[in-house]
Amino acid sequence: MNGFYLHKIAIVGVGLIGGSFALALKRAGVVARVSGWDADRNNLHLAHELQVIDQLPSTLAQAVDGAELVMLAVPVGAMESAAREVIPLMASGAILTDSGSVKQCVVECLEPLALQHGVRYVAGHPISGTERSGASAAFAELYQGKRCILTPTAQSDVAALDTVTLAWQAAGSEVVTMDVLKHDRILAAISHLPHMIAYSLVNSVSDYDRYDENILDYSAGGFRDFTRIASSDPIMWRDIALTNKDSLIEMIDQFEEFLGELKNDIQQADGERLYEFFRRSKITRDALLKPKVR
Ligand SMILES: NC(=O)C1=CN([C@@H]2O[C@H](COP(=O)(O)OP(=O)(O)OC[C@H]3O[C@@H](n4cnc5c(N)ncnc54)[C@H](O)[C@@H]3O)[C@@H](O)[C@H]2O)C=CC1
Ligand SMILES: O=C(O)C(=O)Cc1ccc(O)cc1
Repeated sequence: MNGFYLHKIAIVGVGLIGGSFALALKRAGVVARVSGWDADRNNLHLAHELQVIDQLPSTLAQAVDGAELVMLAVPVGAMESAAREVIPLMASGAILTDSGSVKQCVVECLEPLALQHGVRYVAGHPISGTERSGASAAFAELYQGKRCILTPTAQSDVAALDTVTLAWQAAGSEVVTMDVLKHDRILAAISHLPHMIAYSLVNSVSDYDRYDENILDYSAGGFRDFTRIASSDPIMWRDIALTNKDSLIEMIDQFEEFLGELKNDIQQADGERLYEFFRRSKITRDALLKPKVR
């Protein structure tokens, strides 16, 4: 692919996202060697057994040594501590990227650290994932046909941005660039709010205690479809909620307004308004599912 080739990359946090990035680049034939590191030693071993990483290093320094590109794919709340350990071990001029679901807090913390050490940092966020975690959840096709958002700043190195772009394109994604604040607001609406609602829905239904039996046994396909993402990793979502607080609170307020409107229309038995509410939503959702002609 355009002569794009990396001799060594290192993945710190070899879970679903970091592991899938490694597998995708290997499958595309654009990387010679993948090393990795994980705070969970069992997961690191598993990543090696599953050939997600080629090398099983005994130290973080060994994992990072000689890597042209290091990907931090740890929960957002662990980005800073991971970066503090990783960056001083990287060669000057090497590229650091990350996959965090929230960008402002990660960029504010990682960019100055990277600049101090002559490391070229480009923040990223693949808009693809599943509710599963760990190395065993990783698969090479995860990023195929999906988008990846990069959030460069005025300080970002243009050549490093180019390299990270090429890596995500090799993984199968369309790369778009965006300002960090815009990113966090959009993701609060389209991803973080739905996760909060799915988690809340499961808790509110499972706490329903009018009958002495587990009503989840009566759930049909709709409940499963709606709540799949509530099986996502609680640490990951705790960190996202804490670090995208303002945008998320704004979206929760807006959601409460809509739910309040719905509740009111039900209370008032206002069939016309209810019909219009559902009709408008159905049109929007159906349009979303229609394949886009580009
Ligand atoms: N799961 C998803 O669908 C998506 C997740 N993301 C973001 O990507 C990042 C990774 O998410 P996943 O791969 O889903 O999580 P994961 O739980 O599958 O993998 C994260 C790995 O990081 C390790 N880890 C935690 N702290 C560490 C540290 N300080 N040093 C080294 N390793 C450490 C964990 O042991 C775990 O194996 C998160 O920031 C998440 O917000 C982004 C897009 C989609
Ligand atoms: O499983 C799903 O449908 C997701 O929504 C996955 C996901 C989770 C977090 C992200 O930052 C991006 C994608």
